[in-house]
This record gives sequence, C-alpha cells and structure tokens, in this order.
Amino acid sequence: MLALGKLLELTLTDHEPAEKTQVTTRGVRLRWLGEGALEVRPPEGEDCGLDLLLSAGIHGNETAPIELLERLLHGVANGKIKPRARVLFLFGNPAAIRKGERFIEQDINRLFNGRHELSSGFEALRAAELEQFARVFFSKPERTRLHYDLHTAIRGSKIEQFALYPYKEGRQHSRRELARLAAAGMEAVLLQSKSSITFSAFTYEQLDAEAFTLELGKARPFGQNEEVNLDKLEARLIQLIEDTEPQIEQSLDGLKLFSVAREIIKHSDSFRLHLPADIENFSELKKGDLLAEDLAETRWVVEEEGARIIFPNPKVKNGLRAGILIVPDSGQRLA
Ligand SMILES: O=C(O)CCC(=O)N[C@@H](CCC(=O)O)C(=O)O
Ligand SMILES: [Zn+2]
Repeated sequence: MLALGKLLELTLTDHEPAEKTQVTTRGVRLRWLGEGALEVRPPEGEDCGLDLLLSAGIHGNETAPIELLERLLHGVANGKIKPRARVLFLFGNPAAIRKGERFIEQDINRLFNGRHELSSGFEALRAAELEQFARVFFSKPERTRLHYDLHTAIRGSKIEQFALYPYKEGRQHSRRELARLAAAGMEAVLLQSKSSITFSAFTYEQLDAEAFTLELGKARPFGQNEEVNLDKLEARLIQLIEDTEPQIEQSLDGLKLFSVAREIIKHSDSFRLHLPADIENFSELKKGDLLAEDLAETRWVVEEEGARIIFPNPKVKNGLRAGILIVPDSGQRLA
C-alpha cells in the first residue's frame, strides 16, 4: 500500500512523510497537507464534482470514527475504493489522539468560528489550521460541498447513532440530506437553532457546505469498538466517494427529529447538575424537574413537553455548554 495511505500511523508516530504526493496505479492522487491531513483527488476526467470532507479525532479518545477513516483511506490507497469525489481526510487533534484523551488543554470543538482567535495554546492553533485546510478544500466554485465530522459520545445513549445539523440564519435544513443520513444509519437528527463554535458549524456557516456532526456510539479506546456498528455509514461513504450512491428516498420515515429547546451553560464552579451520573443521552425529563443550578440562584427547570437531555457534562469549563435540552420536531421547516 502507498505510504500516504497510512495517515493514522504517520499521525500516531508524529512522522512527516518524505514524499508528500503519491499516485495510485489507478491514477488517484494522495497529497499530505500537514499533520493528520490528506487530500485525495480522483483521476483526471473522472471527478464527479463532489468535495467531501471527512474528519474524526477532533476529540482524541473517540477512536471508532478514526478507525473508520483509516479503513476508507486504506481502501483508496490499495485501489479497492475508486474515488470519483475529491476527499479531504482530517484527524482533528493528533496530540490528543496520541494520548487517547478528549483534549489536552482545551476542547478543540469549542474553538471554531472565531473562538480560536480569542484563545491561545496549540489547540487554538490547530483549530485555526483545521479551518484553513477546510477553507482551501472548499474553495473551488460550483462543486457540491459536504462535511461529516465523526464523533462518539462520552456516555451511553437511548439513540445510538444520530446527527447534529448546524444552523445559519436564512438557510433551511435540507430534507434530502436528512434522507441521506437515514440511509447511512442515523436514527435521529438534532436541528440546531443558533450559530455554534464547532467544526461542522464552521464549514456550514462560513464555507457553505452541508455539514453535520455525527455521533456514532460510545467512545472507547482503539481496538475496542466491536459494539459500534458503522457498516451502513461506511457503505454510504464509499458510495459517495465512488459516486455510486443510489437515488436518495425523500421519505424520512423512521428518522426521529429533534430541535434544541435550550442549551444549559455552566457559568461558574457552583454549577450543579441534578441528573444521575450514568444518565443516557436522549433520556426523557419530567416537566417541573430541577435540572441544574448555578450562581446567583440561577435554576434550570424543565418546562418543555417531551424534553430530553443530551451531552450532560458538569465538568466542562465555565462558559461552555453543560448539556442540551431537546424536544421533538415536526420537520415542518425543512427545505
Ligand atoms: O458525549 C458528549 O458529551 C459529547 C460528545 C461530543 O463530542 N459531541 C460533540 C457535538 C458537537 C456538536 O454540537 O455539533 C461535541 O460536544 O463537541
Ligand atoms: Zn466528540
């Protein structure tokens, strides 16, 4: 296999390849752009017009998606996958991946859309670099831009695989993209209702890509991901890369839609979350329940019918999201 196909190995060992560009026997060009970043270009004349950004390891301990990208890259490098799309593979936080930790100093996925400029340290620099990789990749006009940022969650979930769809004022969420996600095995989609500071929010809001964070199961170390079944997603990604995707059904049957009711922001060290430590994502909450408390008698009480919680985490830094309160969505505002 071509050396550049081993991007994960290069990243884990912190090696810069001697040869930055390699071409497969089928004429597919692999170009190493920097640490954890590799561009794949189809042979001249076979390009289908799709620019597909696949990122994983934005959180270093979320290994199942990293292993998935590695399998795809190996397939491209050994000729089993025949790309007709341009693809950018990104491993988000190499230092954290090497340590098997979510982050080293700060969560990269809170440093996009301008936030890295207000911060310092290598994760802020890396967020700026990831933005630049994405900006250059998505700079070609009149092409279809699609970004999947692949994650796994800290805790178990009543709904194992789901997507978060970023928000931009004046832009509608696409029913067609949701149908594609359903075909890729996603059981639910959370429609965001305000701008955000995550990687997928950056590519959606600033680079005009269709972009999603995909949550694919529970985070576990490398080699221990048997319980995370990515078969459907992997098959769909290969179809996208090879331009062999079947006609997308418009029906969203079976796909659960949610929207954000409120984000719970931790303001101080006095923040207390009144949920069991082992509560699963998508657990239902009762109206009237006290969810959290913070300084100055701030109280978060459940007021919404059908409310559920995702990503509850009282350990985040002050000023960051400590959970999202979600409610069912009818899908009426989809384009
Ligand atoms: O399990 C958790 O609490 C967090 C899992 C995770 O990393 N989720 C992403 C979601 C990004 C988004 O809102 O689009 C994150 O928190 O960065
Ligand atoms: Zn993550």
